[in-house]
Amino acid sequence: MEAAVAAGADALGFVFYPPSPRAVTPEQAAQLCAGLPPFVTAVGLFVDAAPESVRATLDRVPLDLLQFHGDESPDDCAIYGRRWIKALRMRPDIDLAAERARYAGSAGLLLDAYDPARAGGTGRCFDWDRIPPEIAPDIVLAGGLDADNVAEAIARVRPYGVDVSGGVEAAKGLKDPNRINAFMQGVRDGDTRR
Ligand SMILES: O=C(O)c1ccccc1N[C@@H]1O[C@H](COP(=O)(O)O)[C@@H](O)[C@H]1O
Repeated sequence: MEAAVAAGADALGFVFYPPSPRAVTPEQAAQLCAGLPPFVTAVGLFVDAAPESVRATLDRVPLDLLQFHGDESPDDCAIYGRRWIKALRMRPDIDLAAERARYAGSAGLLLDAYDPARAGGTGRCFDWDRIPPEIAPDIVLAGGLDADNVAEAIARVRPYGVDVSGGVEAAKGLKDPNRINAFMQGVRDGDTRR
Protein backbone atom coordinates (compact mmCIF):
# COMPACT_ATOMS: atom_id res chain seq x y z
CA MET A 1 0.00 0.00 0.00
CA GLU A 2 2.82 2.39 0.89
CA ALA A 3 4.60 1.61 -2.38
CA ALA A 4 1.46 2.27 -4.42
CA VAL A 5 0.78 5.57 -2.69
CA ALA A 6 4.41 6.70 -2.99
CA ALA A 7 4.38 5.81 -6.69
CA GLY A 8 1.32 8.01 -7.25
CA ALA A 9 -1.65 5.63 -7.39
CA ASP A 10 -4.98 7.48 -7.30
CA ALA A 11 -6.91 4.57 -5.80
CA LEU A 12 -6.30 1.32 -3.95
CA GLY A 13 -8.60 -1.69 -4.09
CA PHE A 14 -9.52 -3.96 -1.20
CA VAL A 15 -10.89 -7.35 -2.27
CA PHE A 16 -13.86 -8.57 -0.21
CA TYR A 17 -14.28 -11.79 -2.15
CA PRO A 18 -13.22 -14.73 0.01
CA PRO A 19 -12.19 -17.09 -2.85
CA SER A 20 -9.59 -14.57 -4.05
CA PRO A 21 -5.95 -14.96 -2.97
CA ARG A 22 -6.10 -11.17 -2.43
CA ALA A 23 -9.08 -11.24 -0.09
CA VAL A 24 -8.85 -9.14 3.06
CA THR A 25 -11.07 -9.09 6.11
CA PRO A 26 -12.91 -5.90 7.02
CA GLU A 27 -10.59 -5.59 10.02
CA GLN A 28 -7.46 -5.76 7.84
CA ALA A 29 -8.94 -3.28 5.36
CA ALA A 30 -9.93 -0.86 8.14
CA GLN A 31 -6.36 -0.88 9.46
CA LEU A 32 -4.95 -0.29 5.98
CA CYS A 33 -7.45 2.47 5.15
CA ALA A 34 -6.48 4.30 8.33
CA GLY A 35 -3.05 4.84 6.76
CA LEU A 36 -4.29 6.27 3.47
CA PRO A 37 -3.60 9.92 2.58
CA PRO A 38 -6.74 12.05 2.19
CA PHE A 39 -6.89 12.17 -1.60
CA VAL A 40 -6.29 8.48 -2.31
CA THR A 41 -9.55 6.65 -3.00
CA ALA A 42 -10.27 3.46 -1.05
CA VAL A 43 -12.15 1.05 -3.33
CA GLY A 44 -13.99 -2.02 -2.01
CA LEU A 45 -14.33 -4.89 -4.50
CA PHE A 46 -17.33 -7.22 -4.14
CA VAL A 47 -18.52 -10.15 -6.27
CA ASP A 48 -22.22 -10.97 -5.94
CA ALA A 49 -21.95 -10.43 -2.20
CA ALA A 50 -24.99 -10.67 0.04
CA PRO A 51 -26.24 -7.17 0.94
CA GLU A 52 -25.87 -7.85 4.67
CA SER A 53 -22.23 -8.79 4.11
CA VAL A 54 -21.58 -5.58 2.11
CA ARG A 55 -23.32 -3.53 4.81
CA ALA A 56 -21.28 -5.17 7.56
CA THR A 57 -18.11 -4.27 5.65
CA LEU A 58 -19.26 -0.69 5.11
CA ASP A 59 -19.95 -0.35 8.84
CA ARG A 60 -16.31 -1.17 9.57
CA VAL A 61 -14.30 0.14 6.60
CA PRO A 62 -14.31 3.76 5.35
CA LEU A 63 -14.62 2.92 1.66
CA ASP A 64 -14.94 5.80 -0.82
CA LEU A 65 -16.08 3.76 -3.81
CA LEU A 66 -17.63 0.30 -4.33
CA GLN A 67 -16.54 -1.87 -7.26
CA PHE A 68 -19.06 -4.56 -8.20
CA HIS A 69 -17.33 -7.30 -10.17
CA GLY A 70 -20.07 -9.92 -10.46
CA ASP A 71 -23.50 -10.05 -12.06
CA GLU A 72 -25.01 -7.33 -9.85
CA SER A 73 -27.91 -5.41 -11.37
CA PRO A 74 -27.93 -1.60 -11.27
CA ASP A 75 -30.38 -1.80 -8.35
CA ASP A 76 -28.09 -4.20 -6.48
CA CYS A 77 -25.25 -1.69 -6.82
CA ALA A 78 -27.28 1.35 -5.79
CA ILE A 79 -28.84 0.19 -2.51
CA TYR A 80 -25.91 1.24 -0.33
CA GLY A 81 -26.13 4.95 -1.11
CA ARG A 82 -22.40 5.02 -1.96
CA ARG A 83 -20.59 5.87 -5.16
CA TRP A 84 -20.01 2.72 -7.17
CA ILE A 85 -18.49 1.46 -10.38
CA LYS A 86 -19.50 -1.63 -12.32
CA ALA A 87 -16.94 -4.06 -13.69
CA LEU A 88 -17.99 -5.58 -16.99
CA ARG A 89 -16.30 -8.73 -18.14
CA MET A 90 -15.81 -8.67 -21.89
CA ARG A 91 -17.99 -11.60 -22.92
CA PRO A 92 -17.90 -12.20 -26.70
CA ASP A 93 -21.45 -10.87 -27.13
CA ILE A 94 -21.33 -7.87 -24.80
CA ASP A 95 -23.00 -4.68 -26.03
CA LEU A 96 -21.03 -1.93 -24.35
CA ALA A 97 -23.34 0.90 -25.38
CA ALA A 98 -26.32 -0.97 -23.91
CA GLU A 99 -24.41 -1.79 -20.71
CA ARG A 100 -23.39 1.82 -20.35
CA ALA A 101 -27.01 2.90 -20.58
CA ARG A 102 -28.06 0.16 -18.15
CA TYR A 103 -25.51 1.22 -15.52
CA ALA A 104 -26.08 4.96 -16.02
CA GLY A 105 -26.21 5.42 -12.23
CA SER A 106 -22.62 4.26 -11.82
CA ALA A 107 -19.67 6.57 -11.31
CA GLY A 108 -17.97 4.67 -14.13
CA LEU A 109 -17.40 1.33 -15.82
CA LEU A 110 -14.38 -0.93 -15.51
CA LEU A 111 -13.68 -3.36 -18.35
CA ASP A 112 -12.01 -6.66 -17.54
CA ALA A 113 -11.19 -9.84 -19.46
CA TYR A 114 -13.82 -12.57 -19.54
CA ASP A 115 -13.00 -16.02 -18.24
CA PRO A 116 -16.06 -18.22 -17.64
CA ALA A 117 -14.22 -20.01 -14.84
CA ARG A 118 -13.26 -16.92 -12.82
CA ALA A 119 -14.89 -13.71 -11.60
CA GLY A 120 -11.88 -11.53 -12.34
CA GLY A 121 -8.24 -11.00 -11.55
CA THR A 122 -7.45 -13.36 -14.43
CA GLY A 123 -4.20 -11.67 -15.42
CA ARG A 124 -5.40 -11.82 -19.02
CA CYS A 125 -5.87 -9.02 -21.54
CA PHE A 126 -8.82 -8.76 -23.89
CA ASP A 127 -8.79 -7.26 -27.36
CA TRP A 128 -8.68 -3.50 -26.71
CA ASP A 129 -9.96 -2.83 -30.24
CA ARG A 130 -13.36 -4.01 -29.00
CA ILE A 131 -13.73 -0.77 -26.99
CA PRO A 132 -15.59 1.86 -29.04
CA PRO A 133 -13.53 5.08 -29.06
CA GLU A 134 -16.51 7.15 -27.84
CA ILE A 135 -16.74 5.01 -24.69
CA ALA A 136 -13.01 4.77 -23.96
CA PRO A 137 -12.57 8.15 -22.20
CA ASP A 138 -15.08 7.08 -19.54
CA ILE A 139 -13.79 3.65 -18.69
CA VAL A 140 -11.22 2.14 -16.36
CA LEU A 141 -9.23 -0.43 -18.34
CA ALA A 142 -8.27 -3.64 -16.52
CA GLY A 143 -7.29 -7.20 -17.32
CA GLY A 144 -3.74 -8.45 -17.64
CA LEU A 145 -2.06 -5.06 -17.46
CA ASP A 146 1.57 -4.90 -16.37
CA ALA A 147 4.66 -2.71 -16.70
CA ASP A 148 5.31 -4.04 -20.21
CA ASN A 149 1.93 -3.30 -21.76
CA VAL A 150 0.34 -0.47 -19.79
CA ALA A 151 1.96 2.36 -21.80
CA GLU A 152 0.70 0.85 -25.05
CA ALA A 153 -2.73 0.27 -23.49
CA ILE A 154 -3.04 3.92 -22.48
CA ALA A 155 -1.72 5.24 -25.79
CA ARG A 156 -4.07 3.01 -27.82
CA VAL A 157 -7.26 3.00 -25.75
CA ARG A 158 -7.02 6.41 -24.02
CA PRO A 159 -9.07 5.33 -21.02
CA TYR A 160 -10.01 7.43 -18.00
CA GLY A 161 -7.88 5.15 -15.84
CA VAL A 162 -6.17 1.79 -15.59
CA ASP A 163 -6.40 -0.88 -12.93
CA VAL A 164 -3.91 -3.64 -12.14
CA SER A 165 -3.72 -6.54 -9.76
CA GLY A 166 -1.74 -9.62 -10.85
CA GLY A 167 0.64 -7.56 -13.00
CA VAL A 168 2.26 -6.00 -9.93
CA GLU A 169 2.58 -9.20 -7.93
CA ALA A 170 5.64 -11.38 -7.27
CA ALA A 171 3.27 -14.28 -6.49
CA LYS A 172 -0.52 -14.59 -6.27
CA GLY A 173 -1.68 -12.16 -3.59
CA LEU A 174 1.79 -10.75 -2.92
CA LYS A 175 2.25 -7.23 -4.26
CA ASP A 176 5.79 -6.28 -5.29
CA PRO A 177 6.98 -2.67 -4.78
CA ASN A 178 9.43 -2.91 -7.72
CA ARG A 179 6.66 -4.04 -10.06
CA ILE A 180 4.40 -1.29 -8.73
CA ASN A 181 7.06 1.31 -9.48
CA ALA A 182 7.68 -0.11 -12.94
CA PHE A 183 3.93 -0.14 -13.64
CA MET A 184 3.53 3.48 -12.58
CA GLN A 185 6.45 4.47 -14.81
CA GLY A 186 4.61 2.73 -17.65
CA VAL A 187 1.48 4.73 -16.82
CA ARG A 188 3.43 7.99 -17.04
CA ASP A 189 5.02 6.89 -20.34
CA GLY A 190 1.59 6.02 -21.72
CA ASP A 191 0.21 9.38 -20.64
CA THR A 192 2.91 11.22 -22.57
CA ARG A 193 2.07 9.17 -25.72
CA ARG A 194 -1.68 9.78 -25.54
O1 LIG B 1 -8.12 -9.83 -7.84
C1 LIG B 1 -8.93 -10.74 -7.71
O2 LIG B 1 -8.63 -11.81 -7.16
C2 LIG B 1 -10.32 -10.58 -8.23
C3 LIG B 1 -11.25 -11.55 -7.92
C4 LIG B 1 -12.54 -11.42 -8.38
C5 LIG B 1 -12.92 -10.35 -9.16
C6 LIG B 1 -11.98 -9.39 -9.49
C7 LIG B 1 -10.69 -9.48 -9.04
N1 LIG B 1 -9.70 -8.55 -9.36
C8 LIG B 1 -9.87 -7.50 -10.30
O3 LIG B 1 -9.79 -7.99 -11.62
C9 LIG B 1 -9.28 -6.95 -12.47
C10 LIG B 1 -8.14 -7.45 -13.32
O4 LIG B 1 -7.11 -8.02 -12.55
P1 LIG B 1 -5.70 -8.44 -13.20
O5 LIG B 1 -4.87 -7.18 -13.30
O6 LIG B 1 -5.96 -9.07 -14.53
O7 LIG B 1 -5.07 -9.40 -12.23
C11 LIG B 1 -8.90 -5.81 -11.55
O8 LIG B 1 -9.99 -4.90 -11.50
C12 LIG B 1 -8.78 -6.46 -10.20
O9 LIG B 1 -9.02 -5.56 -9.17
